[in-house]
Amino acid sequence: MITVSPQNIANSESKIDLANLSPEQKALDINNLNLFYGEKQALNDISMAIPKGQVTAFIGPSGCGKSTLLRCINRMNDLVDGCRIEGQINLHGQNIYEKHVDVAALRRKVGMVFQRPNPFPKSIYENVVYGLRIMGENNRRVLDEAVEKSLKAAALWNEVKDRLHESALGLSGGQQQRLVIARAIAIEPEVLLLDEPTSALDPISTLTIEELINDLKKQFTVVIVTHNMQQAARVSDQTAFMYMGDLIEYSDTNTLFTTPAKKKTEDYITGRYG
Ligand SMILES: Nc1ncnc2c1ncn2[C@@H]1O[C@H](COP(=O)(O)OP(=O)(O)OP(=O)(O)O)[C@@H](O)[C@H]1O
Repeated sequence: MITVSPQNIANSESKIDLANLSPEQKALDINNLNLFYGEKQALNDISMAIPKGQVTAFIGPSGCGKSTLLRCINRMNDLVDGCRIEGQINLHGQNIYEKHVDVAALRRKVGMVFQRPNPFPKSIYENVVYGLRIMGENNRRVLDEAVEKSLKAAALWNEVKDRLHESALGLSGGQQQRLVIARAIAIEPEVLLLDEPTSALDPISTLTIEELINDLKKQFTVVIVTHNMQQAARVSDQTAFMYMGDLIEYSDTNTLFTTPAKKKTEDYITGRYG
């Protein structure tokens, strides 16, 4: 069985009822979501509510649909040819798949960080303010403040404050991933999607990012895809286990890893497959 961190055991004492969240508690409400890549169905009738200000992890074997589901939350799958989506995802009560939704505005509310750090070939400073500049912000004082605040929130400020105008490409992989997180949070999204954010990092950088995730949920709703069950147990408040496009089980992290309700979940977390 997976060891669940004391932090999450503490969280489980004030367990929230995932099946009966109030509208105020919900950041995202996914209803009967089906996704097809051409003829192939990759998500089967997924329904789940994701609570505000918490960390929710998606786990499951390779190809089960974790990243696909994550990418639905900021409509990244719209960019995939032949991809068709049915159902609804409500972000704070509004269906993001309605026709009139401005997808660029949606992606400002729902930021995303990918597996491999992808800083732009610009200075550390310009990476952080990139989104703000696109939104038309050019006031130096506002940008300076945003850089300091975002880099502090991403636990990178102390390491880079004396070289803000040097290239971001000179940072280590772990620093680059924190920079990308700073870039994502500089525009103050409501939700932060992390798609295997530590899979390209060494163990020390991984730990730093995991600690950071714990801090980020004070300001944002965090949804993370991870291959690493120990990581899900360490960082998340609730965990969704997926298998072949189905959501098999979704509960608070402590329950899922210690007393799973479904045999498939138990087989997966005890390493019988995956
Ligand atoms: N762009 C795409 N076009 C066609 N099929 C796709 C596409 N992206 C994913 N798929 C398929 O959809 C299914 C789910 O893939 P997805 O990447 O969401 O799984 P995953 O659980 O995130 O896997 P992994 O852990 O290996 O990243 C897989 O069968 C995959 O081959």
